[in-house]
Amino acid sequence: MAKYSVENEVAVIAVDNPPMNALSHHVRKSLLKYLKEAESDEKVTSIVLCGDGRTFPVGADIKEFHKSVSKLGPTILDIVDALEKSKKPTIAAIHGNALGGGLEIALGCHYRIAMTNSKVGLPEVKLGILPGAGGTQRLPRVIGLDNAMQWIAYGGHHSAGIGASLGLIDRVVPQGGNIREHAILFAKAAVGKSLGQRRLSNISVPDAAKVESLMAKHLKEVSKKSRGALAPIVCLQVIKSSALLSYQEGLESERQGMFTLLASSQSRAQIYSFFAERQVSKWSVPGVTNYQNAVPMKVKAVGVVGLGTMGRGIAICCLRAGKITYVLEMNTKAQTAGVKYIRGYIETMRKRKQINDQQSSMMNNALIPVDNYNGLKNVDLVIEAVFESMKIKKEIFKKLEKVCKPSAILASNTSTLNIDEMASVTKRPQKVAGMHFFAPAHIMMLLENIRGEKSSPETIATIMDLGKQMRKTTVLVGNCHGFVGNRMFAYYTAESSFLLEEGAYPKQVDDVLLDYGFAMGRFQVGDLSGTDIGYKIRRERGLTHKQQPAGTPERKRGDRRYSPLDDFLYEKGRYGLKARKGWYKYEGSRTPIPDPEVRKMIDDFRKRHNINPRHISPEETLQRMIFPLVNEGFNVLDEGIAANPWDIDMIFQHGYAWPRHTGGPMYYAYTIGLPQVLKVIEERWKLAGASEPHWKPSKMLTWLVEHHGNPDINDWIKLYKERKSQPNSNL
Ligand SMILES: CCCCCCCCCCCCC[C@H](O)CC(=O)SCCNC(=O)CCNC(=O)[C@H](O)C(C)(C)COP(=O)(O)OP(=O)(O)OC[C@H]1O[C@@H](n2cnc3c(N)ncnc32)[C@H](O)[C@@H]1OP(=O)(O)O
Repeated sequence: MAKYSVENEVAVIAVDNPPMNALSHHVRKSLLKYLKEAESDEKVTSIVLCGDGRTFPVGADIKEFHKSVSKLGPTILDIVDALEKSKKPTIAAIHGNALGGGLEIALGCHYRIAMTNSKVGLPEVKLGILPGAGGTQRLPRVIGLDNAMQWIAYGGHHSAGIGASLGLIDRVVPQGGNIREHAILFAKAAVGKSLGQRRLSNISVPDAAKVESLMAKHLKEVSKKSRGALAPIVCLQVIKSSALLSYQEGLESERQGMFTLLASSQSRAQIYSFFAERQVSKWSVPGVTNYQNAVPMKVKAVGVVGLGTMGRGIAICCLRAGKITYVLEMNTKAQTAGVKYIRGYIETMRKRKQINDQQSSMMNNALIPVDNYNGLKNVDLVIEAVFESMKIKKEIFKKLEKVCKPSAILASNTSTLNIDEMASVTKRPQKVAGMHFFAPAHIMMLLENIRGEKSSPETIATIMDLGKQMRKTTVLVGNCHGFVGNRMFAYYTAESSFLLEEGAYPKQVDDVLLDYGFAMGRFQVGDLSGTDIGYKIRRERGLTHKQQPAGTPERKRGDRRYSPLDDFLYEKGRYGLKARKGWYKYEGSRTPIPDPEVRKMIDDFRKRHNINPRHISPEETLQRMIFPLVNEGFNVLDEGIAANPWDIDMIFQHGYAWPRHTGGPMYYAYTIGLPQVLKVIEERWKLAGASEPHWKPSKMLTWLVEHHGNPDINDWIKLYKERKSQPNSNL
C-alpha cells in the first residue's frame, strides 16, 4: 500500500510495503490512485514520492515474476509515465536503496534527492531480466551511455554521491538530515520552474555518437565476465536503442527484450537463486533445532590454528567480522609470512577504500600472533586450518581440549574428514563442528558449516551466526566424507579423467564447460589450485598410483574404476600454474596452452591399456560431468546431509563458481527435466556397471520421476519425505 498526506501544499506519497517496499500489485494500484488525487487537488502544488520504514522501493516484487499478477495493471511503467507527465513537480526522496523499478520510478520524477548513505542501481540483470519500466532508456539520457551500460549490464549498487556526480541525484542530504523534510522544502522551491528538460524522455543521450565503440567494449567485457548469460547482452542491445531510436521506439525494444528474458530458463534460474540465497540462512535440523529457536553464543575472540593459505584467509574473515583474532603457528617462518600477508591484505583493503583508517588500525590491533596452544586459552571459538590429515587434526583437537575454556567451540576447516571422529577425542563433542571455508577464504563467498552428530543447537547457531557476520552465504550440512560440495564434486573430477582415458583431451572438456557458463574448465581449475592438492588428499587415502602393492590393476582401486592420469601428471612435476605446467603449459602468462607432453601422456596411457579413443560429443561430455553430480545430490538429500536442493545449489554457486544463470546443479536438472536426467543416468549405469557406483540411479530421483515426473523443485523434499515416512515405503 501507500500512505498519502498533504503538508504545506506538498503531497507526500509514501510507499508502505515492508520490509523492502517492493512495488507489488496492490502498491502499484495505490500509488497511481494517490498520484491522480494529488494531480487533481488544486491545493497541491508539488508531489514527493518516498518510502516508509527502512527504504525507498527496492524494485518490482520479485515474487510476482512469472506469475500472472505481474502483468496486472497498473504496471510500474504506468506509474513512471504518470510521474513524468505530471504538471506539478515530482520529487523522489530516496533513503535506503532505490533499486530496479524503485530507481525507475525515481527516474520518472522530475527531481531526485537522496540521503548520503543511500544506494541506487538497476540490478535486474542479476535476476536474468532487464529494467523493464523505462530504465534502459532514461538512465543513459541522464548519466550517459557508457555509465548506463556499466550500471545496467553489471547491476551494481552505487552510492548517492556517485549518482550526484553523474547528474542522477540533484541533491545529497547529509547524514542525520530528515529526507522527508528536505524533500518538502525542495518541492516547494521547484514550483513554477520549467519541467521540460526535467522530463528525461525529452532529452537525448549525451554520448550517443560513441554507441558502436561503447557497445563493442561492453559486449567484450560482459561476455568474459558473465559467460553464457543472456541478460547482460540483451541489456546492452536494448540500451543501444536509446542512442539510435526515439524514446518510444526504445521503450518498445525494452519491452521486447523483457519478453525474451522473462521467457528464458535463465531468468527463472536467477530468480530462484535470489530467493535461495536468502533461504539458506533459515536453517533447520528437523526435530532438533532451527534458526528461530537456537540462540548463538557471543563470540568476541577467535583462534585460528595454522597460517597456511586457508588459515590466513580465515583470519582475515574473522578480523573483518570484528573479532579479536589469535593466530597460532608454531613454525616461526610460516608465522612471520602469514602475519605479513594478513597485515598486507588489511593495507590493500585500506588503500582500496574498502575499509577506513580507523577500521584498518582496529584490525591490525585485533590480530594477535601466538606460538603455543596456551595462547588460545581465552578464545570463544577456534578454527583449525591445518593439513588434511585425521591424525594431525585429532592431535590438535586433544591439545585444544586441554587449553581452551570449557565454553569454547572447537571447529575444523576440514574439507572432507569426519567431524564426529575429531569430536570423539574431546570431552565436549557438543561443542565441535565443521566450518569449511573455500580457498581463498577471504574472497570466496561460501561457508559450508557441518553439524556433527552431537553438535548442540547453540554450537550450530553460533557457527551459522559467525558466517552471517562474515557476510558469507552460509549453508548448514550434515557430516559425511566430503560433506555436500566435495562429496558431489569428486564425481565431476573423476568423470573428467575418465573422459580423457576414453578419447577426450583437457581442452575439449574445458571448452564444453566454458560454453555451459563456467568461468574456467575443470582442468584449468586443477592447474590454478595446484595438482598437488588432490594428490596429497589421494595419498592420505592410500589411493595414489605409487602406494599400490605390485600387481594392482592401474585403473582399479578395490572394485572401483580409478583413473591414475592425475597421479601421473603430478609425478611428472606438473603441479599446475605455479610450476608453469600442469594439464596445460603456461608461457609467460596465465593463458592455458594445450601441451603435446600431456597429450602424449594420455595417448601412451590409452595404448598401454588398449583403449581405442573415440570421439566424445559435447553433449555426452556435459552429461558425464554434471549428471553424476546431480545423482549424488539426490543421495545427499535422501540422507538428509543437505536439507534442500537450494542448499546444494548455493554451495555450488558460491563455492565452485557454478554459473548462476543455470541456478546450480539441482535446478539445472529440474530445468532439463528429471525424467530426461534419470534416463541418461540409467543408460550410463547399464554401460558402466558396479565399478562406477556414481551412476547407480539415486532412489530419490527414481522415485520422484516414477511418481511425479518433473515435480516443482520446491516440492521434492516434501513429496519424498512424506512417502518415505510411511510404513512399508521401501525407501
Ligand atoms: C514488459 C513486458 C513484460 C510483460 C509481463 C511482465 C511484466 C513485468 C513488468 C516489468 C517491470 C519491470 C520493473 C523492474 O525493472 C524490475 C525490477 O525492479 S526487479 C527487482 C530489482 N530489485 C532488486 O533486485 C533488489 C532486490 N533486493 C535486494 O537486493 C536486497 O533485498 C536489498 C534491497 C539490497 C536489501 O538487502 P538486505 O538488507 O540484505 O535484505 P534481504 O535481501 O534479506 O531482504 C529482506 C526481505 O525482503 C525480500 N525482498 C527484497 N527485495 C525484494 C523484492 N524486490 N521483491 C520481493 N521481495 C524482496 C527478501 O526476499 C527478504 O525476504 P525474506 O527472506 O525476509 O522473506
